[in-house]
Amino acid sequence: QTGSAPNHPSDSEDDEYITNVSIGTPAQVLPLDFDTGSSDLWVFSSETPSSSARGHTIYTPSKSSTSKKVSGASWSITYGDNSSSSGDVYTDTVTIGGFSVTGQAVESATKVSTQFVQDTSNSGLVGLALDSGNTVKPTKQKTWFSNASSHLAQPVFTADLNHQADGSYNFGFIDTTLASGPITYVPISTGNGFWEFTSASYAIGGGSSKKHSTDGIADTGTTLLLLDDTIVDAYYNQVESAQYDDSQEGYTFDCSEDLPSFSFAVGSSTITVPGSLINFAPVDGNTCFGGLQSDDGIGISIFGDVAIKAALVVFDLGNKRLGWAQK
Ligand SMILES: CCCC[C@H](NC(=O)[C@H](Cc1ccccc1)NC(=O)N1CCOCC1)C(=O)N[C@@H](CC1CCCCC1)C(O)(O)C(F)(F)C(=O)NC
Repeated sequence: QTGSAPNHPSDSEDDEYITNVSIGTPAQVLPLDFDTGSSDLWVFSSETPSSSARGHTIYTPSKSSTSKKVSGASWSITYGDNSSSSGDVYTDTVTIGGFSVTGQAVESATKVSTQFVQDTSNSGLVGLALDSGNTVKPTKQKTWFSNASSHLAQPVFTADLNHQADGSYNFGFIDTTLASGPITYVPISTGNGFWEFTSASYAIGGGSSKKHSTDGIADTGTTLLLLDDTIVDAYYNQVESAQYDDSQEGYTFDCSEDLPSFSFAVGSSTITVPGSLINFAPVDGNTCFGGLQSDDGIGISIFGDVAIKAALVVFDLGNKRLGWAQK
């Protein structure tokens, strides 16, 4: 068995990627942000204050004949960008790309932070990191993929994200036609509950590869590529008009400048992010904001959407490994 669901950018900047998910009986369809950086499936619901839920599609468990309340369960999560949400827990049937999981924990939001209220492009998240990161108490719940994996043809899923175009999340199979190059696999370390791997070197434009060990996560829920300052400074040193903009909290440059590509090692291969993907978004006039920024203060590097857009990424739970193929 397999599943295949399209995704699309939420806005003109590719800030996040949205996929429709069916929950309950009859199906209630919600636009959700698939996030390989967290492990909770949570939704705006009939329990979310209506002032907060305005503009969002909601899940109403009482309208679903297959919903069950998980008595005494609650959840609460704070994300890297300081957004947060919390609430109580139901189980229900959740279908993604034609593949149904029964008894899936659907975390209903009774509280959401301002960022979520304002971001009407999603009605919640599908966490696709490891089960250990789930926040439900007193009994941790499994992710949709974890529940699905034993029934899928293969315990894998792939992320295909594209700049200003549709992509896909495929479950249980790898469509190698989505890639232009071979898939290189690297082992993940599971201790932090992320799809965490180590990249041994990087290169800027056509330059020589520099040895630099990066411990990072493959994270569809983070917009940018966030790496160590030394790498980021070296990159923007090659961009004539670049400067660090305190107000924007990142490097900006003249939008008309041709940006060098950025390559990172995956095992014995490399993935190259074209400069066009690093010219992330205009901030004002003809000043643009970079898609490569510092991971300062996070404690880990994040290969977010800017990096994932350059590749087909294979999340292989069965073999505890990540695969990257150039697109
Ligand atoms: C500090 C480094 C991480 C920042 C990262 N957030 C982001 O990358 C948000 C995502 C977003 C897009 C549109 C509207 C609202 C939010 N984007 C963002 O901060 N920017 C600012 C820079 O310009 C680009 C957009 C994050 O918290 N990612 C979460 C998941 C997001 C949480 C907020 C809603 C969208 C999903 C994550 O799960 O991937 C995580 F791994 F970072 C995490 O916190 N795990 C626990």
